[in-house]
Amino acid sequence: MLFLVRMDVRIPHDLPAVQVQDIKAREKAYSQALQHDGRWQSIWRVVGEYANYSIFNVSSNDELHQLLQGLPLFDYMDIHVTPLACHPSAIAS
Ligand SMILES: O=C(O)C[C@H]1C=CC(=O)O1
Repeated sequence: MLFLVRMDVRIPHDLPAVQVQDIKAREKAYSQALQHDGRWQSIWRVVGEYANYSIFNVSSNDELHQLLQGLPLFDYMDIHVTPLACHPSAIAS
């Protein structure tokens, strides 16, 4: 199952810098592990915003929810999920 996910990062300005650095480092490692195993298919920065669009390929809504909840930045992001279906005019999937 494919999902388009938008993540808007909103880190509070009063969070200590050392804590922010730690969360970002853990987020990068977590994201790259999921990219390596194929479940986080791609990630793109939204130009001019601290936000990304990502494509996830997972086997259920529950699996995606679990992955998203495990993001070290989860408490500091607004996340919007769009489930994707095949388009009848697509020449490739
Ligand atoms: O920077 C972001 O877009 C937030 C987050 C998502 C993956 C990652 O490494 O950081």
